[in-house]
Amino acid sequence: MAREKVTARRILKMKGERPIVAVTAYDYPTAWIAEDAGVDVILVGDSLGMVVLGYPSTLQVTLDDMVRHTAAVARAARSPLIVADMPFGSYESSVTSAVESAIALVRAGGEAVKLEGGSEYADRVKAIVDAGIPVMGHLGLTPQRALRIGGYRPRARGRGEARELLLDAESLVEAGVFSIVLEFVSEEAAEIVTRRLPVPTICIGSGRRCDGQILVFHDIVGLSRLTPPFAKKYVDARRIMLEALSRYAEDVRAGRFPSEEHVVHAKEPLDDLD
Ligand SMILES: Nc1nc(=O)c2c([nH]1)NC[C@@H]1CN(c3ccc(C(=O)N[C@@H](CCC(=O)O)C(=O)O)cc3)CN21
Ligand SMILES: CC(C)C(=O)C(=O)O
Ligand SMILES: [Mg+2]
Repeated sequence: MAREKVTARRILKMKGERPIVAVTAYDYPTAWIAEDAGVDVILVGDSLGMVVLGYPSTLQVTLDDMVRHTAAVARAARSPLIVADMPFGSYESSVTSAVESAIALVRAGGEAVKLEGGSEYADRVKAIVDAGIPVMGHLGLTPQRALRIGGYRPRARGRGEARELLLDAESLVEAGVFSIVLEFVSEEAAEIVTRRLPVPTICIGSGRRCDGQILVFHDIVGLSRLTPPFAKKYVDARRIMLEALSRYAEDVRAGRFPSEEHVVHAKEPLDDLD
């Protein structure tokens, strides 16, 4: 289906217009499916480290990993906005490192970048935006900070963290983000941030009062090993794939595969070579 190209400006304008649909994708086939499903945004998330590379957290993911996966997604997806996560270590040390990393992701095919953190990284956000690259913010549960904030627990359930969330969100807007991901924060805090901000909130595990939703592709289809409590599994693709692979193995062992339809025959007699 031919759809109109989604830009960062278009996402910004969707606030209050219609809900934004976002999903992660890490490779060519999953981006192709996301495109055909008509999603607005594909995030090449650093969750790929855990979901498709088997790492224990997102901290092991490198900029090279993100460049490679962003390029694969960009080759498949035409209409959705392609956002690339800035991995751990690619923006913390300096504003310059942040701009250089964002440029590498755009060269790979990203059309916007996302980075985790609030007012402490507002200078990075502003510099990347000044370089001409749209930036998506990411607040609440920030997995790259899991070591410091104590694991993958929900955030902003109390007044203190809710106020901090709002201040961080406002500082990101000031720095120029076109949208903000709110991960695993209370529905009440997410609603307040959503009402107070001029840019859309895209939520994961943060309730119903946001301008959009995002989930990890493999959680939706039942292909991830560690699934957060807030994800919804729409199909058990692991079961379907396991069944298919088991049948394949049985067929090979029983001599049922390949059969005549999967075979190519010689075009002249070869018996004399025998
Ligand atoms: N497959 C997948 N989906 C995701 O949404 C996702 C990832 N991986 N990896 C990166 C982060 C990590 N996320 C997660 C992962 C686990 C919980 C979770 O199980 N929370 C439990 C217990 C947490 C704990 O004790 O550490 C909870 O009830 O809060 C939450 C968010 C969300 N992100
Ligand atoms: C969960 C989303 C927002 C993310 O950052 C990722 O997939 O890496
Ligand atoms: Mg991420």
